[in-house]
Amino acid sequence: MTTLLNKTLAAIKPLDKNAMEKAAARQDILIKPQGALGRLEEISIRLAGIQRKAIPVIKNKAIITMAGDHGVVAEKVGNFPQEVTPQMVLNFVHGGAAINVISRQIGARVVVVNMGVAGDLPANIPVVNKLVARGTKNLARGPAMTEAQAIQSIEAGIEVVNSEIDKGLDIVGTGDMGIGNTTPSAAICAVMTGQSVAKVTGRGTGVSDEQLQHKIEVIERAIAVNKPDPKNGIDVLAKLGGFEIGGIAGVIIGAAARGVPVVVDGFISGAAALIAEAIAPQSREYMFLGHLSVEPGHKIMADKLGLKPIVTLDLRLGEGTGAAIGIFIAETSAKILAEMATFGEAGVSESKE
Ligand SMILES: Cc1cc2ncn([C@H]3O[C@H](COP(=O)(O)O)[C@@H](O)[C@H]3O)c2cc1C
Ligand SMILES: O=C(O)c1cccnc1
Repeated sequence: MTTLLNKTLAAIKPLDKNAMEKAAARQDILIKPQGALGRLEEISIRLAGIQRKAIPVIKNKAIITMAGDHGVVAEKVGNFPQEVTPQMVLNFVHGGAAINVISRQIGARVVVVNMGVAGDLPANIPVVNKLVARGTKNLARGPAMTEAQAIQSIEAGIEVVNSEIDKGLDIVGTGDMGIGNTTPSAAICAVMTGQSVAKVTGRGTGVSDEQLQHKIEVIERAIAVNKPDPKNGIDVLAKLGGFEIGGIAGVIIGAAARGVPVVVDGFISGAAALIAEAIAPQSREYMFLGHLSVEPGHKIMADKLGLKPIVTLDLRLGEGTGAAIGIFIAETSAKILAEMATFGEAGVSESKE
């Protein structure tokens, strides 16, 4: 049986080494001391390998922000009510959220996806409907979703990114919205990195010391009840995940299969990236980490993925905000490679060594 997921996994290729060598060689003849643009050089070279072009092009940009609700809010793991999820979806549509502002600044479109919002959304709003169910089940008491729903959510993400790539897309950023979703993200992080729950769990939208202790206990219980297999991304997603987390994993896998660079956002997107990497190890080469979140588990995720965050701005918002800023830097790196003059062109004397 060739499912969309299997077909997509089979399409992920290693990066184009030849394009990367050409990009690296060009970086070395641009009018600057070799290596002087540091990680901008590194980013441009990997973009070349991903896009399979010696000089990568970043023009069409999108942030895909996936929304879903979480049954685990019944355990009181945060202080905001669940209605904030659909309320924020409306804000994304009206352009007033942080992700809208940053996306306008970098010239990216925002694609909002309903993966699993519990409440009602008005009909006829520009939201892509991929509803798997109206919120996950409470992971502290059993699996958050079925295995079939986990696969459905990943395949929905693949479909969304494919349709955006068909419209024209040179780079994509991931984003999330879902009250309670730092809880499943910390659970996924602990299981997949082997670190303790206490070490990877943070305050999300803001909880007291006492509430943080309770959140840790809820996550420990969720892992004990579900016993997910850390090597099996679909099992971890089904037992501990969220529909938006599965959707983001699908966006990452789908982008990798089509040779499109994907900038991963904060803690929730990081959990999705761990799942994507477990299912599709080669997808890692297509990922950039937009920023380093304040959530303590994010650095542990970054280390496990072997990714260095592009910026550190102490963000703890999600929505795709850190991914959008990462895209700005990635685009800058590609423009430098394309537009800077070489020593030969500019008539600047080269180093004598
Ligand atoms: C107004 C508002 C806007 C947001 N935008 C993103 N998040 C972020 O906070 C939530 C995760 O934190 P926790 O696990 O503590 O609920 C997610 O919805 C995430 O995207 C928001 C949260 C709020 C309240
Ligand atoms: O890092 C994130 O993405 C994050 C952190 C706190 C709350 N929401 C999102």
